[in-house]
Amino acid sequence: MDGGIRIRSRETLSENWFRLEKVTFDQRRADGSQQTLEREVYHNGPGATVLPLDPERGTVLLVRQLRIPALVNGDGPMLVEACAGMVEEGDDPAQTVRQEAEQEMGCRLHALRKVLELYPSPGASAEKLHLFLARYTPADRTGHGGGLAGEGEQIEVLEMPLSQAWAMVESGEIIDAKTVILLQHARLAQAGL
Ligand SMILES: Nc1nc2c(ncn2[C@@H]2O[C@H](COP(=O)(O)OP(=O)(O)O[C@H]3O[C@H](CO)[C@@H](O)[C@H](O)[C@@H]3O)[C@@H](O)[C@H]2O)c(=O)[nH]1
Ligand SMILES: [Mg+2]
Repeated sequence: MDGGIRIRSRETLSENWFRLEKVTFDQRRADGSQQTLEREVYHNGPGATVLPLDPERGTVLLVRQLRIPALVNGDGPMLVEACAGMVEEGDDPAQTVRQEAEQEMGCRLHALRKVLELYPSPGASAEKLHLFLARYTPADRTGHGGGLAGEGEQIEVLEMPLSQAWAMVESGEIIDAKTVILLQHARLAQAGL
């Protein structure tokens, strides 16, 4: 028993792009009774994301891309987000965001700084997300970005003042959690908090 929990079995229900697992476990309740429960876990992670900020001009870089989960929910199909990518096995999240920033935004990063690690959706997803802030200047924008066409990516790069990005959060145009959190962090950092 680990914290009153004992795993009975773990079964893979589906393994196509990501793996969906069913975990059956015993839970000991506060009153000493025991119950057997099942929970499904989607292994769509880990991931890493970065918000590059140019402190001289007060601008940030974001990406706009197709997100089918938002589409099937009746939002989207395009979401404005911080650049992000899956951390491949054996990779370091900092290395992942440097690669993704080149691939998706054509941008080199400086002063990369980890701000948080979090679970965006712990009730259903095992994804752990590593969040970074970074600095860039116009001279660091050496490529077009766009992502990997062979994998279907068509990523548009957006540069705007941090104040405008925050206005898009308030208007509901930016609805991606990691992006809202990073923009809030950037605002706090700008305010010296
Ligand atoms: N064939 C196939 N390809 C997929 C599928 N799901 C994603 N892909 C492709 O896999 C690639 C993933 O690109 P990344 O840049 O590595 O990841 P991401 O989609 O930006 O995801 C990041 O952000 C997500 C949302 O916040 C995070 O959930 C994720 O962990 C990661 O950080 C993209 O080319 C995408 O089209 C799928 O079900 N089938
Ligand atoms: Mg990506």
